[in-house]
Amino acid sequence: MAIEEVALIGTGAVGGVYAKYLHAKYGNKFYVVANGSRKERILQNGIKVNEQVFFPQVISSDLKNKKMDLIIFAVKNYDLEQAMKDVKKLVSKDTILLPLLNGITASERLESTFSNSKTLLGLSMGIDAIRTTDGIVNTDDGVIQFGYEDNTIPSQEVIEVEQYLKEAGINAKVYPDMKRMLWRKWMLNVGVNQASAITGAKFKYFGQVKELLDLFRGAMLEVLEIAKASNVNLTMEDIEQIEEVIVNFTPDGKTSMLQDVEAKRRTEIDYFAGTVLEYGKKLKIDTPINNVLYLSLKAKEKIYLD
Ligand SMILES: NC(=O)C1=CN([C@@H]2O[C@H](COP(=O)(O)OP(=O)(O)OC[C@H]3O[C@@H](n4cnc5c(N)ncnc54)[C@H](OP(=O)(O)O)[C@@H]3O)[C@@H](O)[C@H]2O)C=CC1
Ligand SMILES: CC(C)(CO)C(=O)C(=O)O
Repeated sequence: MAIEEVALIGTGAVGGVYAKYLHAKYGNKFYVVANGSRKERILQNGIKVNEQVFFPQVISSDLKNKKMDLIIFAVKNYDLEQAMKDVKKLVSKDTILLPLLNGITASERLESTFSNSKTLLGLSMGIDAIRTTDGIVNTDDGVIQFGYEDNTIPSQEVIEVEQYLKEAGINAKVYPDMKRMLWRKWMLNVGVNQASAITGAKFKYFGQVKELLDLFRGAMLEVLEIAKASNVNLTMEDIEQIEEVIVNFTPDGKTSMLQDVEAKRRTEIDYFAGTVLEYGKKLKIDTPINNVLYLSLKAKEKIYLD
């Protein structure tokens, strides 16, 4: 089955960047899913990425008799339940579902809702997109890492998704052990997103402020213990590599969580420290740093959302 009709839900920082390439390459075979005022906004203003405005086709969730070959999810974790409802009519047993959400639970949640479809594990690594009031700005598109948990022998649909993304100019890579890569990115986010959100640090400060680096590392070390107890192959070397990536990241860039705190939006704390705490409790592993990050970021969020 060749991939032809594709939808993407969530055209914020990450989704907007990839929608730009997919719209440019696939035109009217590519759809953005949106309803109500979101739909009106996209139809009227388009999507702006690096000052370039484009107008993708927008499809509503009530459209009947239209099934997608591939659906890409780029909403925040707390919007995934609604996004799943919104794409329900576009999903058949042959539809491939590709989540790009941070955290380790999106694929499980998709799979339990669409148990007959083909749910992949996915993430976007290295992208430096920022959502401003005047559109999305980015200098690095990063790479979409994806596949099933085990891709030692990649399936036909994984090969097709890779071709589909690459033909649009999107960097995509399939890893043999994709569960490891998903947990690795989660460990990175638990460290850098939360440390940046609590301190207000742009990426450049991770290479300059020792206390910030200690906080970043401390939060990741707790994930490392949880990974070991869960038979996920992460090592100290991963932590060292992640630190090197972050200290060399776009200096004035900000994590998605820091962007959320600054814009007084809901954060993904429940899917970063929240998941760490859940696993820690289940596996009897102490997670004091994530506990403090959870309490302080949750309190901060509740206060500005009040
Ligand atoms: N920003 C980054 O640098 C990176 C983020 N990530 C991860 O990617 C995911 C997305 O993050 P990010 O792009 O930053 O998030 P944003 O908040 O920038 O974008 C999410 C978008 O989803 C839209 N949305 C929410 N619900 C629906 C729905 N039901 N139908 C249609 N659209 C919907 C929102 O619309 P509206 O604005 O109208 O609410 C918003 O435009 C997160 O899990 C994040 O952790 C991963 C790598 C890097
Ligand atoms: C890797 C990083 C930190 C930026 O791409 C990210 O995933 C985020 O900001 O959520």
